[in-house]
Amino acid sequence: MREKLQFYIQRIREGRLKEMRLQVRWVYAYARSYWKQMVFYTVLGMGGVLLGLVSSLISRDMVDIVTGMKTGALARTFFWMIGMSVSSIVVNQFTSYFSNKISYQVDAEIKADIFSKILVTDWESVSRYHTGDLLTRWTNDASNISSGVLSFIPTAIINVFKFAGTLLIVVRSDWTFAVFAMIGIPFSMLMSKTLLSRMKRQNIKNADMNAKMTGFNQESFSNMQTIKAFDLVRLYVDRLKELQRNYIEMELSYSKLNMMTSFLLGLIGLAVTYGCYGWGIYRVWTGAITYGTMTMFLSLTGNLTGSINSLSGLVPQLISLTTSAKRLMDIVEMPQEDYSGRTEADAFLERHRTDGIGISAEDVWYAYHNGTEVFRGASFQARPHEVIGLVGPSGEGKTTMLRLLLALLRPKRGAVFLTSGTDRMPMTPGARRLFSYVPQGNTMFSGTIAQNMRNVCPEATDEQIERALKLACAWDFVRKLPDGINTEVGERGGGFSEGQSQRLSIARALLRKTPILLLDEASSALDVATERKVLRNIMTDEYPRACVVTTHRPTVLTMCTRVYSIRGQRCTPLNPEEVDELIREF
Ligand SMILES: Nc1ncnc2c1ncn2[C@@H]1O[C@H](COP(=O)(O)OP(=O)(O)OP(=O)(O)O)[C@@H](O)[C@H]1O
Repeated sequence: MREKLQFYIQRIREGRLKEMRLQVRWVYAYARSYWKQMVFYTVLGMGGVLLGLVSSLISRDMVDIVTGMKTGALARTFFWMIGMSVSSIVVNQFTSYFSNKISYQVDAEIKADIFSKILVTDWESVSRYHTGDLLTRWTNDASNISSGVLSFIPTAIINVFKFAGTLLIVVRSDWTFAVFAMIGIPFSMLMSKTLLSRMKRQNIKNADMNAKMTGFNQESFSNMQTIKAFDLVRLYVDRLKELQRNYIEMELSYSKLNMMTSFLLGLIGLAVTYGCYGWGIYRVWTGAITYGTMTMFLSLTGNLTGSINSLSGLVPQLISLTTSAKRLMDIVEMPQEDYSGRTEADAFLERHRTDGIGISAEDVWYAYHNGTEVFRGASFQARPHEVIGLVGPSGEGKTTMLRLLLALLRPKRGAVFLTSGTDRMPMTPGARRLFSYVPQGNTMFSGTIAQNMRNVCPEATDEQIERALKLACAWDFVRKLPDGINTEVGERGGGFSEGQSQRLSIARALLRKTPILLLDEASSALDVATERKVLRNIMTDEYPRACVVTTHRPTVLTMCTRVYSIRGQRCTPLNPEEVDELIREF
Protein backbone atom coordinates (compact mmCIF):
# COMPACT_ATOMS: atom_id res chain seq x y z
CA MET A 1 0.00 0.00 0.00
CA ARG A 2 2.75 2.43 1.04
CA GLU A 3 4.79 1.56 -2.01
CA LYS A 4 1.80 2.15 -4.22
CA LEU A 5 1.25 5.54 -2.62
CA GLN A 6 4.90 6.48 -3.12
CA PHE A 7 4.67 5.34 -6.73
CA TYR A 8 1.71 7.66 -7.35
CA ILE A 9 3.36 10.56 -5.52
CA GLN A 10 6.44 10.06 -7.65
CA ARG A 11 4.35 10.04 -10.81
CA ILE A 12 2.58 13.24 -9.81
CA ARG A 13 5.92 14.87 -9.07
CA GLU A 14 7.33 13.79 -12.39
CA GLY A 15 4.26 15.15 -14.17
CA ARG A 16 4.48 18.47 -12.30
CA LEU A 17 8.16 18.83 -12.98
CA LYS A 18 7.78 17.95 -16.63
CA GLU A 19 5.00 20.47 -16.94
CA MET A 20 7.10 23.10 -15.17
CA ARG A 21 10.05 22.39 -17.44
CA LEU A 22 7.88 22.95 -20.48
CA GLN A 23 6.59 26.21 -19.04
CA VAL A 24 10.12 27.41 -18.22
CA ARG A 25 11.19 26.53 -21.75
CA TRP A 26 8.27 28.52 -23.13
CA VAL A 27 9.24 31.58 -21.07
CA TYR A 28 12.87 31.10 -22.08
CA ALA A 29 11.86 31.33 -25.75
CA TYR A 30 10.74 34.89 -25.01
CA ALA A 31 13.66 35.71 -22.71
CA ARG A 32 16.20 34.66 -25.38
CA SER A 33 15.41 37.57 -27.64
CA TYR A 34 16.03 40.08 -24.86
CA TRP A 35 19.49 38.89 -23.88
CA LYS A 36 21.14 42.24 -24.68
CA GLN A 37 18.77 44.09 -22.34
CA MET A 38 19.39 41.45 -19.70
CA VAL A 39 23.18 41.79 -19.99
CA PHE A 40 22.85 45.56 -19.75
CA TYR A 41 20.59 45.32 -16.72
CA THR A 42 22.90 42.77 -15.06
CA VAL A 43 26.02 44.88 -15.65
CA LEU A 44 24.32 47.96 -14.20
CA GLY A 45 23.12 45.96 -11.19
CA MET A 46 26.56 44.49 -10.59
CA GLY A 47 28.05 47.99 -10.89
CA GLY A 48 25.67 49.13 -8.15
CA VAL A 49 26.69 46.19 -5.92
CA LEU A 50 30.38 46.90 -6.50
CA LEU A 51 29.96 50.55 -5.56
CA GLY A 52 28.09 49.52 -2.41
CA LEU A 53 30.87 47.13 -1.38
CA VAL A 54 33.63 49.68 -2.02
CA SER A 55 31.60 52.24 0.00
CA SER A 56 31.52 49.80 2.93
CA LEU A 57 35.30 49.35 2.78
CA ILE A 58 35.85 53.11 2.66
CA SER A 59 33.45 53.70 5.54
CA ARG A 60 35.38 51.09 7.55
CA ASP A 61 38.60 53.03 6.90
CA MET A 62 36.97 56.27 7.83
CA VAL A 63 35.69 54.99 11.17
CA ASP A 64 39.15 53.55 11.87
CA ILE A 65 40.81 56.87 11.06
CA VAL A 66 38.33 58.77 13.26
CA THR A 67 38.81 56.34 16.16
CA GLY A 68 42.57 56.53 15.73
CA MET A 69 42.97 52.88 14.75
CA LYS A 70 44.44 53.82 11.44
CA THR A 71 46.35 56.74 10.00
CA GLY A 72 45.32 58.35 6.74
CA ALA A 73 43.90 61.47 5.17
CA LEU A 74 40.47 61.84 6.77
CA ALA A 75 39.23 64.47 4.32
CA ARG A 76 40.24 62.40 1.27
CA THR A 77 38.63 59.26 2.66
CA PHE A 78 35.53 61.26 3.53
CA PHE A 79 35.28 62.63 -0.01
CA TRP A 80 35.81 59.16 -1.43
CA MET A 81 32.99 57.90 0.72
CA ILE A 82 30.66 60.73 -0.34
CA GLY A 83 31.70 60.16 -3.97
CA MET A 84 30.95 56.46 -3.77
CA SER A 85 27.60 56.99 -2.07
CA VAL A 86 26.53 59.58 -4.65
CA SER A 87 27.70 57.29 -7.50
CA SER A 88 25.76 54.44 -5.96
CA ILE A 89 22.60 56.59 -5.89
CA VAL A 90 23.19 57.66 -9.52
CA VAL A 91 23.76 54.07 -10.68
CA ASN A 92 20.67 52.88 -8.81
CA GLN A 93 18.49 55.59 -10.36
CA PHE A 94 19.97 54.92 -13.76
CA THR A 95 19.27 51.19 -13.32
CA SER A 96 15.71 51.79 -12.23
CA TYR A 97 15.05 54.22 -15.15
CA PHE A 98 16.48 51.79 -17.70
CA SER A 99 14.81 48.76 -16.21
CA ASN A 100 11.48 50.63 -16.38
CA LYS A 101 12.13 51.69 -19.94
CA ILE A 102 13.11 48.20 -21.02
CA SER A 103 10.27 46.54 -19.15
CA TYR A 104 7.67 48.85 -20.81
CA GLN A 105 9.09 47.93 -24.20
CA VAL A 106 9.27 44.22 -23.44
CA ASP A 107 5.78 44.28 -21.93
CA ALA A 108 4.39 45.96 -25.04
CA GLU A 109 6.21 43.56 -27.37
CA ILE A 110 5.14 40.42 -25.52
CA LYS A 111 1.56 41.62 -25.25
CA ALA A 112 1.45 42.48 -28.96
CA ASP A 113 2.83 39.03 -29.75
CA ILE A 114 0.30 37.24 -27.54
CA PHE A 115 -2.52 39.45 -28.87
CA SER A 116 -1.70 38.50 -32.45
CA LYS A 117 -1.39 34.84 -31.48
CA ILE A 118 -4.81 34.90 -29.82
CA LEU A 119 -6.29 36.47 -32.94
CA VAL A 120 -4.93 33.74 -35.21
CA THR A 121 -5.90 30.91 -32.87
CA ASP A 122 -8.44 28.49 -34.26
CA TRP A 123 -11.80 30.21 -33.77
CA GLU A 124 -13.71 27.26 -32.38
CA SER A 125 -11.04 26.50 -29.78
CA VAL A 126 -10.62 30.09 -28.60
CA SER A 127 -14.35 30.81 -28.53
CA ARG A 128 -14.70 28.28 -25.71
CA TYR A 129 -13.05 30.83 -23.40
CA HIS A 130 -14.95 33.69 -21.85
CA THR A 131 -13.68 37.02 -23.17
CA GLY A 132 -13.16 38.15 -19.55
CA ASP A 133 -10.86 35.18 -19.06
CA LEU A 134 -8.95 35.99 -22.26
CA LEU A 135 -8.61 39.59 -21.16
CA THR A 136 -7.20 38.61 -17.76
CA ARG A 137 -4.72 36.25 -19.35
CA TRP A 138 -3.65 38.89 -21.82
CA THR A 139 -3.27 41.67 -19.25
CA ASN A 140 -2.20 40.09 -15.94
CA ASP A 141 -0.43 36.96 -17.12
CA ALA A 142 1.37 38.62 -20.01
CA SER A 143 2.57 41.41 -17.65
CA ASN A 144 3.81 38.77 -15.25
CA ILE A 145 5.77 37.11 -18.02
CA SER A 146 7.27 40.34 -19.30
CA SER A 147 8.44 41.50 -15.88
CA GLY A 148 9.71 38.01 -15.05
CA VAL A 149 11.50 37.55 -18.36
CA LEU A 150 13.53 40.66 -17.79
CA SER A 151 14.29 40.47 -14.10
CA PHE A 152 14.64 36.79 -13.29
CA ILE A 153 18.11 35.96 -14.62
CA PRO A 154 19.67 39.39 -13.88
CA THR A 155 18.28 39.31 -10.32
CA ALA A 156 19.77 35.85 -9.84
CA ILE A 157 23.20 36.88 -11.16
CA ILE A 158 23.28 40.22 -9.33
CA ASN A 159 22.35 38.61 -6.02
CA VAL A 160 24.82 35.76 -6.36
CA PHE A 161 27.47 38.40 -7.12
CA LYS A 162 26.35 40.48 -4.15
CA PHE A 163 26.40 37.46 -1.85
CA ALA A 164 29.80 36.23 -3.06
CA GLY A 165 31.39 39.71 -2.99
CA THR A 166 30.11 40.43 0.51
CA LEU A 167 31.11 37.00 1.78
CA LEU A 168 34.61 37.45 0.39
CA ILE A 169 35.06 40.76 2.21
CA VAL A 170 33.60 39.39 5.46
CA VAL A 171 35.60 36.13 5.38
CA ARG A 172 38.84 37.96 4.61
CA SER A 173 38.29 40.28 7.58
CA ASP A 174 36.86 37.79 10.11
CA TRP A 175 35.39 34.44 9.07
CA THR A 176 33.59 33.94 12.41
CA PHE A 177 31.37 36.88 11.52
CA ALA A 178 30.35 35.18 8.28
CA VAL A 179 29.16 32.14 10.24
CA PHE A 180 27.10 34.38 12.51
CA ALA A 181 25.57 36.38 9.71
CA MET A 182 24.51 33.26 7.85
CA ILE A 183 23.11 31.33 10.76
CA GLY A 184 19.55 32.41 9.95
CA ILE A 185 19.69 31.44 6.28
CA PRO A 186 18.76 27.73 6.61
CA PHE A 187 15.77 28.71 8.81
CA SER A 188 14.60 31.31 6.28
CA MET A 189 14.87 28.79 3.48
CA LEU A 190 12.93 26.19 5.42
CA MET A 191 10.18 28.72 6.11
CA SER A 192 9.86 29.80 2.49
CA LYS A 193 9.60 26.15 1.46
CA THR A 194 6.32 25.73 3.37
CA LEU A 195 4.92 28.67 1.46
CA LEU A 196 5.78 27.35 -1.97
CA SER A 197 3.21 24.62 -2.53
CA ARG A 198 0.47 26.91 -1.17
CA MET A 199 1.70 29.64 -3.46
CA LYS A 200 1.27 27.66 -6.66
CA ARG A 201 -2.29 26.71 -5.76
CA GLN A 202 -2.98 30.26 -4.66
CA ASN A 203 -1.67 31.69 -7.93
CA ILE A 204 -3.97 29.48 -9.95
CA LYS A 205 -6.98 30.28 -7.75
CA ASN A 206 -6.17 33.97 -7.90
CA ALA A 207 -5.96 33.99 -11.68
CA ASP A 208 -9.26 32.10 -11.99
CA MET A 209 -10.93 34.50 -9.61
CA ASN A 210 -9.61 37.54 -11.49
CA ALA A 211 -10.89 36.08 -14.74
CA LYS A 212 -14.33 35.52 -13.17
CA MET A 213 -14.47 39.09 -11.84
CA THR A 214 -13.35 40.65 -15.14
CA GLY A 215 -15.84 38.52 -17.07
CA PHE A 216 -18.64 39.41 -14.67
CA ASN A 217 -17.92 43.15 -14.84
CA GLN A 218 -17.51 43.13 -18.59
CA GLU A 219 -20.79 41.28 -19.12
CA SER A 220 -22.66 43.46 -16.64
CA PHE A 221 -21.52 46.72 -18.20
CA SER A 222 -22.20 45.60 -21.75
CA ASN A 223 -25.66 44.29 -20.84
CA MET A 224 -26.67 47.24 -18.71
CA GLN A 225 -29.87 47.73 -20.71
CA THR A 226 -31.02 44.14 -20.05
CA ILE A 227 -30.12 44.39 -16.36
CA LYS A 228 -32.20 47.55 -16.01
CA ALA A 229 -35.07 46.27 -18.16
CA PHE A 230 -35.44 43.12 -16.06
CA ASP A 231 -34.91 45.09 -12.86
CA LEU A 232 -31.85 43.01 -12.03
CA VAL A 233 -29.74 45.78 -10.49
CA ARG A 234 -30.03 44.40 -6.98
CA LEU A 235 -29.35 40.83 -8.13
CA TYR A 236 -26.20 41.88 -9.99
CA VAL A 237 -24.91 44.03 -7.12
CA ASP A 238 -25.47 41.04 -4.81
CA ARG A 239 -23.63 38.76 -7.22
CA LEU A 240 -20.70 41.14 -7.33
CA LYS A 241 -20.64 41.27 -3.53
CA GLU A 242 -20.68 37.48 -3.41
CA LEU A 243 -17.72 37.34 -5.80
CA GLN A 244 -15.91 39.96 -3.74
CA ARG A 245 -16.60 38.01 -0.55
CA ASN A 246 -15.10 34.87 -2.09
CA TYR A 247 -12.12 36.86 -3.28
CA ILE A 248 -11.49 38.45 0.11
CA GLU A 249 -11.89 35.09 1.87
CA MET A 250 -9.38 33.50 -0.45
CA GLU A 251 -6.90 36.35 -0.06
CA LEU A 252 -7.25 36.45 3.72
CA SER A 253 -6.60 32.76 4.24
CA TYR A 254 -3.44 33.14 2.19
CA SER A 255 -2.47 36.34 4.01
CA LYS A 256 -2.77 34.52 7.33
CA LEU A 257 -0.20 31.97 6.25
CA ASN A 258 1.96 34.74 4.86
CA MET A 259 1.72 36.69 8.08
CA MET A 260 2.76 33.71 10.19
CA THR A 261 5.74 33.02 7.97
CA SER A 262 6.76 36.69 7.84
CA PHE A 263 6.48 36.91 11.63
CA LEU A 264 8.77 33.92 12.12
CA LEU A 265 11.19 35.20 9.47
CA GLY A 266 11.20 38.61 11.18
CA LEU A 267 12.03 37.01 14.52
CA ILE A 268 14.90 35.07 12.97
CA GLY A 269 16.16 38.26 11.28
CA LEU A 270 16.03 40.12 14.57
CA ALA A 271 17.89 37.34 16.39
CA VAL A 272 20.59 37.32 13.70
CA THR A 273 20.99 41.12 13.80
CA TYR A 274 21.30 41.25 17.58
CA GLY A 275 23.56 38.20 17.54
CA CYS A 276 25.82 40.01 15.07
CA TYR A 277 25.82 43.12 17.26
CA GLY A 278 26.76 41.08 20.29
CA TRP A 279 29.44 39.14 18.45
CA GLY A 280 30.82 42.35 16.92
CA ILE A 281 31.04 44.07 20.30
CA TYR A 282 32.72 41.01 21.77
CA ARG A 283 35.28 40.89 18.93
CA VAL A 284 36.02 44.61 19.31
CA TRP A 285 36.33 44.17 23.08
CA THR A 286 38.80 41.31 22.64
CA GLY A 287 40.70 43.44 20.13
CA ALA A 288 40.20 40.94 17.29
CA ILE A 289 38.63 43.60 15.03
CA THR A 290 38.45 47.39 14.88
CA TYR A 291 35.36 49.60 15.25
CA GLY A 292 35.57 50.30 11.55
CA THR A 293 35.46 46.58 10.74
CA MET A 294 32.53 46.10 13.08
CA THR A 295 30.42 48.87 11.45
CA MET A 296 31.32 47.46 8.06
CA PHE A 297 30.22 43.97 9.18
CA LEU A 298 26.93 45.28 10.48
CA SER A 299 26.14 46.98 7.19
CA LEU A 300 27.23 43.90 5.24
CA THR A 301 25.05 41.51 7.30
CA GLY A 302 22.06 43.07 5.56
CA ASN A 303 23.74 42.38 2.22
CA LEU A 304 24.11 38.67 2.98
CA THR A 305 20.59 38.07 4.27
CA GLY A 306 19.14 40.47 1.68
CA SER A 307 20.73 38.68 -1.25
CA ILE A 308 19.68 35.27 0.08
CA ASN A 309 16.13 36.55 0.57
CA SER A 310 16.13 37.92 -2.98
CA LEU A 311 17.43 34.60 -4.28
CA SER A 312 14.82 32.58 -2.39
CA GLY A 313 12.21 35.12 -3.58
CA LEU A 314 13.03 33.95 -7.08
CA VAL A 315 11.35 30.62 -6.34
CA PRO A 316 7.88 32.13 -5.78
CA GLN A 317 8.53 34.34 -8.78
CA LEU A 318 9.31 31.26 -10.82
CA ILE A 319 6.09 29.69 -9.59
CA SER A 320 4.03 32.72 -10.50
CA LEU A 321 5.86 32.92 -13.83
CA THR A 322 5.15 29.29 -14.69
CA THR A 323 1.50 29.65 -13.60
CA SER A 324 1.11 32.59 -15.97
CA ALA A 325 3.03 30.74 -18.66
CA LYS A 326 0.64 27.80 -18.33
CA ARG A 327 -2.39 30.07 -18.63
CA LEU A 328 -0.99 31.72 -21.74
CA MET A 329 0.21 28.43 -23.21
CA ASP A 330 -3.35 27.09 -22.84
CA ILE A 331 -4.35 29.78 -25.32
CA VAL A 332 -1.44 30.27 -27.69
CA GLU A 333 -0.69 26.56 -27.98
CA MET A 334 -4.15 25.80 -29.27
CA PRO A 335 -4.24 25.02 -32.97
CA GLN A 336 -3.49 28.12 -35.00
CA GLU A 337 -4.98 29.09 -38.30
CA ASP A 338 -2.76 28.72 -41.31
CA TYR A 339 -2.68 31.88 -43.40
CA SER A 340 -0.14 30.57 -45.89
CA GLY A 341 -2.83 30.31 -48.60
CA ARG A 342 -2.93 34.12 -49.05
CA THR A 343 -0.76 34.21 -52.17
CA GLU A 344 -2.67 31.37 -53.75
CA ALA A 345 -5.95 33.16 -52.99
CA ASP A 346 -4.62 36.41 -54.49
CA ALA A 347 -3.51 34.56 -57.63
CA PHE A 348 -6.95 32.89 -57.87
CA LEU A 349 -8.61 36.30 -57.58
CA GLU A 350 -6.31 37.77 -60.25
CA ARG A 351 -7.16 34.92 -62.65
CA HIS A 352 -10.91 35.35 -62.19
CA ARG A 353 -11.33 39.03 -61.38
CA THR A 354 -13.65 39.64 -64.33
CA ASP A 355 -15.67 36.39 -64.24
CA GLY A 356 -16.02 36.42 -60.46
CA ILE A 357 -15.57 33.67 -57.90
CA GLY A 358 -18.11 31.32 -56.37
CA ILE A 359 -18.04 28.95 -53.42
CA SER A 360 -19.10 25.37 -52.93
CA ALA A 361 -19.40 23.01 -49.99
CA GLU A 362 -19.01 19.36 -50.93
CA ASP A 363 -20.26 16.55 -48.73
CA VAL A 364 -19.47 18.45 -45.54
CA TRP A 365 -19.71 16.77 -42.13
CA TYR A 366 -19.38 18.86 -39.03
CA ALA A 367 -19.88 18.53 -35.26
CA TYR A 368 -18.98 21.12 -32.62
CA HIS A 369 -16.52 20.18 -29.85
CA ASN A 370 -19.44 19.57 -27.45
CA GLY A 371 -20.73 16.86 -29.77
CA THR A 372 -23.57 18.81 -31.44
CA GLU A 373 -23.66 17.27 -34.88
CA VAL A 374 -24.78 19.92 -37.34
CA PHE A 375 -24.02 18.48 -40.80
CA ARG A 376 -23.76 15.00 -42.26
CA GLY A 377 -22.94 15.25 -45.94
CA ALA A 378 -24.16 18.78 -46.72
CA SER A 379 -23.44 20.19 -50.20
CA PHE A 380 -24.15 23.58 -51.69
CA GLN A 381 -22.99 25.93 -54.43
CA ALA A 382 -23.02 29.69 -55.07
CA ARG A 383 -21.75 31.16 -58.37
CA PRO A 384 -20.87 34.77 -59.26
CA HIS A 385 -23.91 37.06 -59.68
CA GLU A 386 -26.08 34.57 -57.80
CA VAL A 387 -27.92 35.30 -54.56
CA ILE A 388 -28.28 32.07 -52.64
CA GLY A 389 -30.77 31.80 -49.80
CA LEU A 390 -30.24 29.47 -46.85
CA VAL A 391 -33.44 28.78 -44.94
CA GLY A 392 -34.38 26.43 -42.17
CA PRO A 393 -35.67 26.30 -38.63
CA SER A 394 -33.70 28.06 -35.93
CA GLY A 395 -30.70 26.11 -34.67
CA GLU A 396 -30.43 23.82 -37.74
CA GLY A 397 -27.08 25.17 -38.91
CA LYS A 398 -27.36 28.23 -41.18
CA THR A 399 -24.74 30.25 -39.29
CA THR A 400 -22.59 27.14 -38.94
CA MET A 401 -22.63 26.77 -42.73
CA LEU A 402 -21.39 30.36 -43.13
CA ARG A 403 -18.62 29.67 -40.58
CA LEU A 404 -17.61 26.61 -42.58
CA LEU A 405 -17.57 28.65 -45.80
CA LEU A 406 -15.31 31.19 -44.07
CA ALA A 407 -12.99 28.42 -42.80
CA LEU A 408 -13.68 29.58 -39.25
CA LEU A 409 -14.65 25.94 -38.71
CA ARG A 410 -12.95 22.98 -40.36
CA PRO A 411 -15.21 20.23 -41.75
CA LYS A 412 -14.62 16.81 -40.17
CA ARG A 413 -15.22 15.33 -43.63
CA GLY A 414 -15.75 16.86 -47.06
CA ALA A 415 -14.41 20.25 -48.11
CA VAL A 416 -15.21 23.81 -49.10
CA PHE A 417 -13.85 25.19 -52.40
CA LEU A 418 -13.56 28.54 -54.09
CA THR A 419 -14.70 28.03 -57.66
CA SER A 420 -14.68 29.80 -60.99
CA GLY A 421 -15.82 27.80 -64.03
CA THR A 422 -13.82 24.61 -63.90
CA ASP A 423 -11.00 26.14 -61.83
CA ARG A 424 -11.13 25.71 -58.05
CA MET A 425 -9.03 25.93 -54.90
CA PRO A 426 -9.67 24.68 -51.34
CA MET A 427 -10.94 27.32 -48.96
CA THR A 428 -8.37 28.31 -46.28
CA PRO A 429 -8.13 31.08 -43.65
CA GLY A 430 -5.75 32.89 -46.02
CA ALA A 431 -8.54 33.16 -48.60
CA ARG A 432 -10.87 35.06 -46.23
CA ARG A 433 -9.69 38.22 -47.90
CA LEU A 434 -12.02 37.29 -50.77
CA PHE A 435 -15.04 37.50 -48.45
CA SER A 436 -17.20 40.12 -46.86
CA TYR A 437 -19.30 38.94 -43.97
CA VAL A 438 -22.15 40.58 -42.12
CA PRO A 439 -22.84 38.44 -39.05
CA GLN A 440 -25.89 38.57 -36.82
CA GLY A 441 -25.91 41.26 -34.17
CA ASN A 442 -24.20 44.57 -34.06
CA THR A 443 -20.67 44.50 -35.40
CA MET A 444 -19.75 48.17 -35.71
CA PHE A 445 -16.61 49.33 -33.88
CA SER A 446 -16.22 52.55 -31.91
CA GLY A 447 -14.97 55.40 -34.08
CA THR A 448 -16.59 57.39 -36.86
CA ILE A 449 -18.68 55.87 -39.67
CA ALA A 450 -15.84 56.64 -42.09
CA GLN A 451 -13.28 54.95 -39.81
CA ASN A 452 -15.49 51.88 -39.61
CA MET A 453 -15.65 51.79 -43.40
CA ARG A 454 -11.92 52.33 -43.82
CA ASN A 455 -11.18 49.53 -41.38
CA VAL A 456 -11.98 47.13 -44.20
CA CYS A 457 -10.83 49.34 -47.10
CA PRO A 458 -8.19 51.83 -45.91
CA GLU A 459 -7.78 53.58 -49.28
CA ALA A 460 -11.53 54.25 -49.80
CA THR A 461 -12.36 57.84 -50.79
CA ASP A 462 -15.32 59.72 -49.30
CA GLU A 463 -17.12 59.24 -52.62
CA GLN A 464 -16.62 55.47 -52.52
CA ILE A 465 -17.90 55.38 -48.94
CA GLU A 466 -20.93 57.40 -49.99
CA ARG A 467 -21.62 54.99 -52.87
CA ALA A 468 -21.45 51.95 -50.56
CA LEU A 469 -23.77 53.68 -48.08
CA LYS A 470 -26.19 54.39 -50.95
CA LEU A 471 -26.15 50.73 -52.06
CA ALA A 472 -26.96 49.67 -48.48
CA CYS A 473 -29.72 52.30 -48.25
CA ALA A 474 -27.80 53.94 -45.39
CA TRP A 475 -27.02 57.22 -47.14
CA ASP A 476 -30.51 58.61 -46.49
CA PHE A 477 -29.95 58.79 -42.76
CA VAL A 478 -26.17 59.36 -42.77
CA ARG A 479 -26.63 62.38 -45.06
CA LYS A 480 -28.89 64.00 -42.49
CA LEU A 481 -26.42 63.64 -39.62
CA PRO A 482 -24.66 66.93 -38.73
CA ASP A 483 -21.24 65.31 -39.18
CA GLY A 484 -22.23 62.97 -42.02
CA ILE A 485 -19.75 60.12 -42.44
CA ASN A 486 -17.65 61.62 -39.66
CA THR A 487 -20.34 60.91 -37.05
CA GLU A 488 -19.12 58.93 -34.07
CA VAL A 489 -20.45 55.39 -33.64
CA GLY A 490 -20.70 54.30 -30.00
CA GLU A 491 -19.64 50.93 -28.59
CA ARG A 492 -21.33 48.11 -30.55
CA GLY A 493 -23.15 50.55 -32.82
CA GLY A 494 -24.40 52.77 -29.98
CA GLY A 495 -26.29 55.86 -31.16
CA PHE A 496 -27.92 54.07 -34.11
CA SER A 497 -31.05 51.97 -34.40
CA GLU A 498 -30.71 48.23 -35.04
CA GLY A 499 -31.79 48.66 -38.68
CA GLN A 500 -29.42 51.61 -39.20
CA SER A 501 -26.51 49.63 -37.76
CA GLN A 502 -27.37 46.72 -40.05
CA ARG A 503 -27.31 49.01 -43.08
CA LEU A 504 -23.97 50.47 -41.98
CA SER A 505 -22.60 46.91 -41.61
CA ILE A 506 -23.85 45.99 -45.09
CA ALA A 507 -22.30 49.18 -46.55
CA ARG A 508 -18.99 48.26 -44.94
CA ALA A 509 -19.18 44.79 -46.48
CA LEU A 510 -19.99 46.20 -49.92
CA LEU A 511 -17.18 48.75 -49.76
CA ARG A 512 -14.67 45.94 -49.45
CA LYS A 513 -15.51 44.79 -52.99
CA THR A 514 -14.88 41.13 -52.50
CA PRO A 515 -16.13 38.39 -54.81
CA ILE A 516 -18.13 36.64 -52.07
CA LEU A 517 -20.61 38.29 -49.74
CA LEU A 518 -22.13 36.44 -46.77
CA LEU A 519 -25.13 37.96 -45.03
CA ASP A 520 -26.33 36.26 -41.85
CA GLU A 521 -29.84 37.61 -41.29
CA ALA A 522 -28.18 40.91 -41.99
CA SER A 523 -31.36 42.68 -43.03
CA SER A 524 -33.68 41.19 -40.40
CA ALA A 525 -34.23 44.54 -38.68
CA LEU A 526 -35.10 46.39 -41.91
CA ASP A 527 -38.61 47.05 -43.12
CA VAL A 528 -39.64 44.94 -46.11
CA ALA A 529 -39.34 47.74 -48.68
CA THR A 530 -35.83 48.73 -47.55
CA GLU A 531 -34.73 45.10 -47.37
CA ARG A 532 -35.86 44.49 -50.98
CA LYS A 533 -34.12 47.68 -52.11
CA VAL A 534 -30.84 46.71 -50.42
CA LEU A 535 -30.92 43.22 -51.94
CA ARG A 536 -31.79 44.57 -55.38
CA ASN A 537 -28.90 47.03 -55.18
CA ILE A 538 -26.54 44.19 -54.30
CA MET A 539 -27.83 42.07 -57.18
CA THR A 540 -27.66 44.84 -59.76
CA ASP A 541 -24.24 46.12 -58.66
CA GLU A 542 -21.91 45.53 -61.62
CA TYR A 543 -19.31 43.88 -59.39
CA PRO A 544 -19.44 40.06 -59.99
CA ARG A 545 -20.38 38.90 -56.51
CA ALA A 546 -21.66 35.59 -55.22
CA CYS A 547 -23.97 36.35 -52.35
CA VAL A 548 -25.14 33.91 -49.66
CA VAL A 549 -27.98 35.06 -47.42
CA THR A 550 -29.44 33.26 -44.42
CA THR A 551 -32.96 34.37 -43.68
CA HIS A 552 -36.31 33.73 -42.06
CA ARG A 553 -38.02 36.33 -44.31
CA PRO A 554 -40.12 35.47 -47.42
CA THR A 555 -39.20 38.77 -49.11
CA VAL A 556 -35.61 37.65 -49.31
CA LEU A 557 -36.52 34.26 -50.79
CA THR A 558 -38.40 35.83 -53.71
CA MET A 559 -35.21 37.58 -54.74
CA CYS A 560 -32.87 34.57 -54.51
CA THR A 561 -31.45 32.80 -57.54
CA ARG A 562 -31.59 29.54 -55.61
CA VAL A 563 -32.73 28.50 -52.14
CA TYR A 564 -31.32 25.71 -49.98
CA SER A 565 -33.12 24.26 -47.02
CA ILE A 566 -30.93 23.48 -44.03
CA ARG A 567 -32.67 20.81 -42.02
CA GLY A 568 -31.91 17.37 -40.62
CA GLN A 569 -28.14 17.87 -40.97
CA ARG A 570 -28.40 18.29 -44.75
CA CYS A 571 -28.46 21.18 -47.17
CA THR A 572 -31.06 20.51 -49.91
CA PRO A 573 -31.79 22.72 -52.95
CA LEU A 574 -35.48 23.64 -53.20
CA ASN A 575 -37.31 23.72 -56.54
CA PRO A 576 -39.44 26.82 -57.39
CA GLU A 577 -42.67 25.12 -56.21
CA GLU A 578 -41.10 24.28 -52.85
CA VAL A 579 -39.89 27.88 -52.51
CA ASP A 580 -43.42 29.16 -53.29
CA GLU A 581 -44.85 26.81 -50.70
CA LEU A 582 -42.31 28.00 -48.16
CA ILE A 583 -43.18 31.63 -48.87
CA ARG A 584 -46.88 30.81 -48.36
CA GLU A 585 -46.03 29.06 -45.05
CA PHE A 586 -44.21 32.12 -43.64
N1 LIG B 1 -19.99 27.71 -30.79
C1 LIG B 1 -20.81 26.67 -30.70
N2 LIG B 1 -20.47 25.62 -29.93
C2 LIG B 1 -21.29 24.56 -29.82
N3 LIG B 1 -22.46 24.43 -30.47
C3 LIG B 1 -22.85 25.43 -31.25
C4 LIG B 1 -22.04 26.60 -31.40
N4 LIG B 1 -22.69 27.44 -32.25
C5 LIG B 1 -23.84 26.82 -32.60
N5 LIG B 1 -23.93 25.62 -32.01
C6 LIG B 1 -25.02 24.64 -32.16
O1 LIG B 1 -25.08 24.28 -33.55
C7 LIG B 1 -26.41 24.19 -34.00
C8 LIG B 1 -26.61 25.10 -35.21
O2 LIG B 1 -26.46 26.44 -34.79
P1 LIG B 1 -26.53 27.64 -35.83
O3 LIG B 1 -26.21 28.89 -35.09
O4 LIG B 1 -25.71 27.32 -36.99
O5 LIG B 1 -28.08 27.63 -36.21
P2 LIG B 1 -28.90 28.62 -37.14
O6 LIG B 1 -29.63 27.78 -38.10
O7 LIG B 1 -28.02 29.69 -37.69
O8 LIG B 1 -29.90 29.23 -36.07
P3 LIG B 1 -30.66 30.66 -36.08
O9 LIG B 1 -31.63 30.63 -37.20
O10 LIG B 1 -31.35 30.65 -34.75
O11 LIG B 1 -29.61 31.72 -36.20
C9 LIG B 1 -27.28 24.55 -32.81
O12 LIG B 1 -27.75 23.36 -32.25
C10 LIG B 1 -26.36 25.25 -31.84
O13 LIG B 1 -26.72 24.97 -30.53
